[in-house]
Amino acid sequence: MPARVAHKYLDFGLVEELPDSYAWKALDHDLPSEEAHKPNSVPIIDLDHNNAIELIGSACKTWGVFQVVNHNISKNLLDDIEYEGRKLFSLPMHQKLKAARSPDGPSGYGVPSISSFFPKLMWHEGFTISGSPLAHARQLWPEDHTRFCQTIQEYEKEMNKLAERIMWLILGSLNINKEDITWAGSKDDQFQEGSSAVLQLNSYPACPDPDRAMGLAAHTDSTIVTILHQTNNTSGLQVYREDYGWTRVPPQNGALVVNVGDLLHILTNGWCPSVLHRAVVHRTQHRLSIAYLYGPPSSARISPIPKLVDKFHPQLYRAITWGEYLGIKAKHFDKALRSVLVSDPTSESLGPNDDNC
Ligand SMILES: O=C(O)CCC(=O)C(=O)O
Ligand SMILES: [Fe+2]
Repeated sequence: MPARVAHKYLDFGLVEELPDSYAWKALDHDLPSEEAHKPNSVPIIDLDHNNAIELIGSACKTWGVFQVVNHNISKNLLDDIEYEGRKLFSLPMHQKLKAARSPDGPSGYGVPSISSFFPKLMWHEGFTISGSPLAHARQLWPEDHTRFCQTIQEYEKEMNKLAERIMWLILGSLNINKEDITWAGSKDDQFQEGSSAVLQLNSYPACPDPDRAMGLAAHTDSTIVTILHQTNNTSGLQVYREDYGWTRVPPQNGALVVNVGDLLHILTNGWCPSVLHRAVVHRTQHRLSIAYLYGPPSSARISPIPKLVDKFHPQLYRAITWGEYLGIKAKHFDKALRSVLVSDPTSESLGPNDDNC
């Protein structure tokens, strides 16, 4: 049966052969071999460990990514969010499209927002939740959306606590505490609104030609940290390290992945690299991942923490809000961080009117 393309949406379940528009060239050259024995792999950190702060600090500086166990997110909640995600993506395409993300809108069903930077399409469908999920949930399930909304709300509440805890563990490893960041101290009236976040449900359907398809192309997250739940122990996430190349992040029962995002990189004046990562797909398994994208209050201006700036470590980045950074990322993508450098000799081509990226 021919694939049905509704607007730019592919009904993946109807496709028997990888369409040319989804075939990425020479992707397999980059894939790490299963047998490759790396001297090290992405650290798994027990949050109850006495040395959790040091272990996290070291993982952030060397990898920009780690997994956490003993994180206090219940298995029930992880199972519930997976159930709701699968329920959503298994709806018929015409139903999912009722909640389609509008071209510049922050929420809804659609293709990855980074798609416009790549010549080929990704084997991926996503659902983004920014603010209340109610309006879209009503469109998807006019009769019964209560459980979906309650699960999202509960998951966001628990993830918010965990993300904040992890952020302070990371900053604690650099001797940074609440007095050092105005927007993070709850005493400051100006930032009463608290941190902001987006929940991203990622679906990677089974793919007839996984070696030539790309689930989600290489990117860094525009967050402070991202907490990723790789559901059902299905692998797919790969991270890049200069000295190792691409490395798998094997799902570990009950563990959650933490990515350092670009804003933490800015905040730590470059100490913690934001991790480049991507997702690959499977021939028979439908993979679902859930990313909690954690950022600062929307009015907070993020800049390198003064304690991390001295004459040997000059301030690398200028102050910027999360919204401003997202705008820059949407325009410059992988050159976004470079374009907020305080002084960058190569940034001429990234002037405000440059639309090349
Ligand atoms: O599905 C994955 O493993 C990665 C998802 C991701 O990178 C994202 O949602 O930003
Ligand atoms: Fe990501």
